[in-house]
Amino acid sequence: MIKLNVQDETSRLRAVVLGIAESNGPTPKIEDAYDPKSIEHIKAGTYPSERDMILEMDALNKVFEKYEVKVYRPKTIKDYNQIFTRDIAFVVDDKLIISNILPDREKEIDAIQYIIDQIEPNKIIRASEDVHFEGGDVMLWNNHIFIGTYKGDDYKDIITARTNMKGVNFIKSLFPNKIVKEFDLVKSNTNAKENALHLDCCFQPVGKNMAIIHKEGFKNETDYLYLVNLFGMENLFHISKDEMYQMFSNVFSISNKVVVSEKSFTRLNNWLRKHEFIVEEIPYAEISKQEGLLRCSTMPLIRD
Ligand SMILES: NC(=[NH2+])NCCC[C@H](N)C(=O)O
Repeated sequence: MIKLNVQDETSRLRAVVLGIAESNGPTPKIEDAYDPKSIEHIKAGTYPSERDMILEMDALNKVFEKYEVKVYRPKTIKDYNQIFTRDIAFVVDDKLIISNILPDREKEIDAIQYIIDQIEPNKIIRASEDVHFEGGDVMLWNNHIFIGTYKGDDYKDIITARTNMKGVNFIKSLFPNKIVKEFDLVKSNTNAKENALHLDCCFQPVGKNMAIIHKEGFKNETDYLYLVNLFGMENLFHISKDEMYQMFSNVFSISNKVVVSEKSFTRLNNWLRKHEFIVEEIPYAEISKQEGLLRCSTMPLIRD
């Protein structure tokens, strides 16, 4: 049996599900892609190869080995994208909440059934079909649950909007003792630089009291100011539109001292080191072409 425990984003990691790039399938058709950055690379002929993405995920796996983190991998589904495990389910405290994700990605959940089977059934939570959320939009911080959402009336036409207000309220109802704060995110189906696909694409805490943030990813300045107020301006690392596009906010914490980051994120990695983090730099730029990075490809099961 796996004894789940995740209270935040940065406590020492002990067990994690890491996505896989094996049998990712051929380059998708434009009409089958579900984020603008993938579409951009399909058009340009630069969509990442399976081989390159496998190498990148192996590099992340090696870091987990170094820190003696127990790693679970999804079972392989033929020709199916299974890189971004983060979105398909997530752990809050000792519960596994299974997401209602974009229908294009639904099969990904079958591939982790063998892991779900090792969890006490009364700790597993599912929501009804009209309740939408993906793990990339959900983040834990002290007594808070932060949730990225999209409140526009055109929600159903926005393929990059994955968490609705029903999703926010559902999570709120599960954790009456936590402060659930939702953020209306900026979305674009067509321009990746104007698209905060998930909350972790424009914001993420690191360490005990710091965070990476892209101000313009928040539709309302008051939401951005809420975070400024909570963390303190001096503890925030602000990233530009271009850095959001490169996925700077999507690094991944192994502890409140150790952060895995992309090797080309020089400005961020220097800032982290200046604040006494150990930065484990790995190549992940090919995977970033699908508008996801390190946080997106991991699903923590146990942290201290
Ligand atoms: N947690 C995340 N930010 N996940 C990124 C997922 C990217 C994937 N291309 C999608 O559109 O679903």
